[in-house]
Amino acid sequence: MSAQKSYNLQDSGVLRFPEGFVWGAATAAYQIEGAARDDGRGPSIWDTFSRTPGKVHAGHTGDVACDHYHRYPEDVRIMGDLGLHAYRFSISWPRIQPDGAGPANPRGLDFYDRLVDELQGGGITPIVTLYHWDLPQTLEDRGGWTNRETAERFAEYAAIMYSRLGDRVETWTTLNEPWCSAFLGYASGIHAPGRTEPEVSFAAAHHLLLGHGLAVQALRAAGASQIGITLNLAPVLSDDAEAASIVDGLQNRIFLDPVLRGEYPADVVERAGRFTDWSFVKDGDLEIISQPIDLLGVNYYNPQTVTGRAGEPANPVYPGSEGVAFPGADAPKTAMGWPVQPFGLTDLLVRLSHDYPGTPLIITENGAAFDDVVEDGQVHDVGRLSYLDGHLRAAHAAIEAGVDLRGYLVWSLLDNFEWAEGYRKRFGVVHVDYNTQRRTPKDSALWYREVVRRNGL
Ligand SMILES: OC[C@H]1NNC[C@@H](O)[C@@H]1O
Repeated sequence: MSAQKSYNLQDSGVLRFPEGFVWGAATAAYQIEGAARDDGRGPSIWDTFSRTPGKVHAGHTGDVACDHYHRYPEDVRIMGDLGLHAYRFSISWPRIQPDGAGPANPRGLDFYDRLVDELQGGGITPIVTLYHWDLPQTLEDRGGWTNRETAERFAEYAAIMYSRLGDRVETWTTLNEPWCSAFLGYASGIHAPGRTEPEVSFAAAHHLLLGHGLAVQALRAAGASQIGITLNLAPVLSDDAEAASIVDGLQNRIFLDPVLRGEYPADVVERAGRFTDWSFVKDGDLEIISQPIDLLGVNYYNPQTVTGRAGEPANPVYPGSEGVAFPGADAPKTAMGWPVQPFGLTDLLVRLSHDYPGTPLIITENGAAFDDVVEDGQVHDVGRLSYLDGHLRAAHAAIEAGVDLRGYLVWSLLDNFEWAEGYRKRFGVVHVDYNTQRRTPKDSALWYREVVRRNGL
């Protein structure tokens, strides 16, 4: 990955996005739905993990969250008030198949039926994520993503969902951020299922990708036309090309290459060799994984800044990254401690269009956590508004550079359960008072409404 570039970001005047550019917002089931035991929903690994002492801030769980399961009509109305074109949401697999297999739970299906109909009634295009981390616990009890059979169960679940919603949902993404599922869930253990076994995390990554490929086959066979995957990608900034390449491989190329080129990068295979012999890769797997897709979802928050340092132990979230240090970036930070570096988005999008040409891109997540305060019924979230403005300018610079970028979905519509951080980190453009479930559009939402209306800044 190149060192820091400076793009000629226009710093004033109105920037128009292409005609038909899709403006929306994104959420995920476990983070907003609540109703964890309602209508036959089974336990997921996040129900288990959030109840494990010390894993989630203050023991927060997704039991209630934003109560979106019951309040979705109000939330769809808010989307309409903001003029959103599209809404990206995930389906809770354990709501559909409480044990991760077998016949679908009709009341679980009914909820997503109602939600899709509500969206359609509001003129809002649904964009479905089939898996956003809430694996049915029963499947984890059998090894979870380290078990190849989970990939097959995932494809069966995908087919169930298409058969119910395929007449109204055109855009399907299989996985959200398989890097997090594999390396936060099975290597570092900071996410569910909380396993600290780097030696099995590469198998988990492979089976997630196999599940993606099998699901693409199932969706395509059923008639789906717009299928993709969402990856959390980060440009790597470094004064050391070797260190940059190591992290770029472990974060980006380990997923981009199998999905878009049908092969694992040789340097990643070699570096992971200290953990695994890769025997979990069976003949034909990579052909399945690299099934053609119609769009690539890109989740971008910030670059990774690294440097080479002899003797540095591997970062737990990057097994195989021995000799690489993560000094942090000299830049303003969000409430997550993540650097605000919009140029990284331009850099990433331009790189993707050069290195992986031919697949349209959509920003499926971009946003920031800041500590918000409600004052007289308003939230003056200047930091978030500035973050979004900078990143939209960066996205526009990428389009100007020739990138085929189809849309932007802000993370997130609502404040919600931010995984190990619980509810203390707020990413929403709409504030949620968790005591009253009152929604309050923040200044950033009102600004975003104007961006959508003008199709530009
Ligand atoms: O950390 C912010 C977001 N990142 N991508 C996945 C989402 O579930 C997170 O809330």
